[in-house]
Order: sequence, then structure tokens, then C-alpha cells
Amino acid sequence: MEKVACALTIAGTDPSGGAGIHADLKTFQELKSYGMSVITSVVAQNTTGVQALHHVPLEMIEQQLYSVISDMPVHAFKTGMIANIDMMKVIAKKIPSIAAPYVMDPVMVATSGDPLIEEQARDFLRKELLPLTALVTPNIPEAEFLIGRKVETTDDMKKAARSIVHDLGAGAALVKGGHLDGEAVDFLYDGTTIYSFSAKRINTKNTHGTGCTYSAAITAYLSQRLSLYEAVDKAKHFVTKAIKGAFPIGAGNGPTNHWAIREKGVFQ
Ligand SMILES: Nc1ncnc2c1ncn2[C@@H]1O[C@H](COP(=O)(O)OP(=O)(O)O)[C@@H](O)[C@H]1O
Ligand SMILES: Cc1ncc(COP(=O)(O)O)c(N)n1
Repeated sequence: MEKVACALTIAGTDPSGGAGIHADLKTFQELKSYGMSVITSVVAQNTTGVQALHHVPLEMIEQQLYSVISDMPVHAFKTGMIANIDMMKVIAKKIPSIAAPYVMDPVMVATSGDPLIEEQARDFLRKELLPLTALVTPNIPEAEFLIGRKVETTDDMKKAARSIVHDLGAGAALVKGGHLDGEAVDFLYDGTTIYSFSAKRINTKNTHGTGCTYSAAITAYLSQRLSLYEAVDKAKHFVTKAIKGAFPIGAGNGPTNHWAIREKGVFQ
């Protein structure tokens, strides 16, 4: 029988289709991994911001996890938005039973600036979930929170990546430079080596879902058994294309994940 790579995302929703579970599943599909999802929160949001949040009851999160894990193979998984400590506890308890690399996108606020997780949950995420990861993918503000210092230069980014691994216990750290000026450069530290991944900065406001799409692409490639370096390298190309090909739809920060539609010519 042919083998299929299976990737799981544990995250919140985005009915406008640009971020969260929706971006993750579209990315898994585009990269030819079989996509599965556990929904933590239903989020009423669009390109302009977050309008309302509804948290899925804890038993239901646990049940969704059980439904997937008890029946399906999982070759890599990621977490995105996990709104509060109780949800984090439920997820942390199940993680050790998933024998696959764990990629954490430490989502804290939406591109619009709206908070997606409770203030007190940030500490729990850092102390309890981070040490379970194979890779964590903070942007600059998230890296600053994790290490408790300002990150203003590429040198600071490299130091942050090292400190997230050595001081906080992450398996590896990818500190993303989307929030700095100049080249869009990200640094990966795997415990021994710093690697950089760079792309020309694209002049666009359509960046809704970039972090989700990037971490989902890494997860998809890891599910296909690529090395961490190869997975990040290919995912960086994917997210750059996704930002380049984004359509200016919606009144705010447009979604990034439409380049495949553009390439295949199915648009008006
Ligand atoms: N304007 C841009 N042009 C090119 N790449 C970008 C741009 N903005 C972000 N990126 C890249 O997109 C990815 C997501 O980064 P970032 O925006 O920092 O994360 P987040 O979406 O979590 O805030 C990174 O690889 C980053 O370098
Ligand atoms: C449910 C959910 N999860 C994550 C994000 C962050 O999106 P981004 O990738 O733009 O940082 C979001 N807006 N909504």
C-alpha cells in the first residue's frame, strides 16, 4: 500500500480563510500531506481583525484529540492558538502519546494586534509546552516575550534562538524576522548550529496568516520525513511565494495563501 504523510494542526479557526486551522489545512493539502485538525477556539475574524471568540469546551478538545490519535497516524503536528491554561493542560497531557515532531507556533496576537491568548497563559506556554517541542517558531514580539529581552537586530535574533533552546528547553528555535526592516531573514538554531533563511522583503500589507502558513509548511515537510533544515528551507520558499502571490482581498491585511490559485489560473 502507498504511504501517505499525515499532519495534524491543533489551533483556532478563521472563517475568512487566511489564518489558523484554515491556513494550516490549505497548506498541508497544497504540499501533499494528509491534513487533520483539532479546533481549540472558534474565532470570528477577518482581514481587519478579531470580532469575537468562542472557546471549545475542554472535554471536546480532549475528545477531538482522542478521535484523531486513536485512529489515525500522525507523522508531524503543530499547535497554533491555544487560548488559556486549561486548554494547554489538556493538550500537554496528550502530546507525549503522539510519537511525532511537534512544531509550536507560539501565537499570541493576530496580525491586526488583537489578543488571541490570555495573558496568564503565556507563561504556561513558555514553561510547560515549550520543552515538549521539536521546533518553536516565534516572530520578534513572541521571541521578546519568551526570553524577556528586546530583539532589535539580527544578532539579537540569533541570541534569542540560542536562549530559547538552551534556557527554555525548546528542541529547536526559528526566530522570524518579518517584523524587522530590510531582508526578511529568519534564524534557525537546532542546538548546535545557526542557519539563516533569507528572502527579499515584499512590499505588501497582505500578511494575514504568514506565521500559520509557514509553520504548517514546516509541519507538512516534517511529516514527509525531511530533516529540520530541509523542512524550514522549503517552507521559507513556500511562504515567500504565498506572500508574493497574495490577493488584495478584504479591507485589512489580505490573506497570504492564494498563490497556488494564482499559478493555476483559477481567478478572475
Ligand atoms: N513583507 C515580507 N516579505 C517577505 N517575507 C516576509 C514579509 N513579512 C514576513 N515575511 C516572512 O514571513 C514569515 C513569517 O514571519 P513573521 O511575519 O515574522 O511571522 P508572524 O506571521 O508570525 O508575525 C517569515 O519567513 C518572514 O521572514
Ligand atoms: C486562529 C488564529 N490563529 C493564528 C492567527 C495568527 O495569524 P498570523 O499567521 O497572521 O500570525 C490568527 N489570526 N488566528
